[in-house]
Amino acid sequence: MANLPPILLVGCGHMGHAMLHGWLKKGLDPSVIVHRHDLDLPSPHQHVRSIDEISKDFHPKAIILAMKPDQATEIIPSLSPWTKDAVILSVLGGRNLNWLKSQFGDTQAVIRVMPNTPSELGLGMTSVVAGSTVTKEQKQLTDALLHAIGQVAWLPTEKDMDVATAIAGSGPAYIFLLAELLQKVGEEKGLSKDLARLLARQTVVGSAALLGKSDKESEDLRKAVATPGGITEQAINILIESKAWPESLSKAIQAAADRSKEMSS
Ligand SMILES: NC(=O)C1=CN([C@@H]2O[C@H](COP(=O)(O)OP(=O)(O)OC[C@H]3O[C@@H](n4cnc5c(N)ncnc54)[C@H](OP(=O)(O)O)[C@@H]3O)[C@@H](O)[C@H]2O)C=CC1
Ligand SMILES: O=C(O)[C@@H]1CCC=N1
Repeated sequence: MANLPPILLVGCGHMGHAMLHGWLKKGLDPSVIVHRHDLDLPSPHQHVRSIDEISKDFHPKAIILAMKPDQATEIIPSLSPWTKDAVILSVLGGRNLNWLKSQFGDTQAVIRVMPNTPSELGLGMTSVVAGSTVTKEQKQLTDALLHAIGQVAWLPTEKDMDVATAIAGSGPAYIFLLAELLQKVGEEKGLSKDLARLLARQTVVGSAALLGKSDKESEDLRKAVATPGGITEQAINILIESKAWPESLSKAIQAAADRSKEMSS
């Protein structure tokens, strides 16, 4: 299989590192990673600590912005030597296409991408929306890069990005919180820490793997556990009450989506 195209990755924190890890596993043409800290990077890829150290002879096909949103304004102007033939993939939460245009200029090809951290295992979920100057080839290249780290959803409209971010970009945090809370309750109910941790984690891991492999709807998988009149049903009846999970999850997603929108304006 052909390698993925050469990239310039700027910022290699939680999200940048997760994507890089996924890409390295698939095979990447010689790329440059800008990271201010130590980085264990296999040859022939190059790790530089500052943008000043990137060779002007390097021609990335894609430049990935993976710093914090408020760190981006300072960095973007210094990327101009490499932007001409590249598509910008912005991972920045809550920075919309208009904002990206205002930073890079009207003609620059820019794509807003919202991945999540399971990308590290090739199990990511990335929502994507492209600016008007992006070519068909650049869309294909982006699609190939993102499919290498998981599933890809091209959004019908940029307006969907706030909710997509709140569900999938932020989503792993909710699942990890569930594991955290299952462990905490187990401990509160008298299990040892180690036992509660094992039961909670492996249940989340196994359930996610089963969901990933199954053709069934998540509702059907849930019903297959909750025997009518049995044990699980008692818990589900409490959680599924409109005032419980349905309402609090809806409020939580709305709060995250509102913040994404607010950061864009
Ligand atoms: N974390 C997640 O699950 C997701 C995050 N995102 C988005 O990804 C982006 C990054 O988030 P996250 O990875 O969590 O944040 P991190 O703080 O973990 O990563 C940001 C990285 O950018 C680096 N950086 C900042 N300025 C420079 C610079 N001038 N040169 C080189 N590196 C620089 C930081 O270095 P230093 O530590 O030295 O400041 C840090 O390593 C955000 O915009 C966020 O909205 C999107 C989807 C999911
Ligand atoms: O919380 C954040 O702002 C980023 C965007 C989605 C996940 N992390």
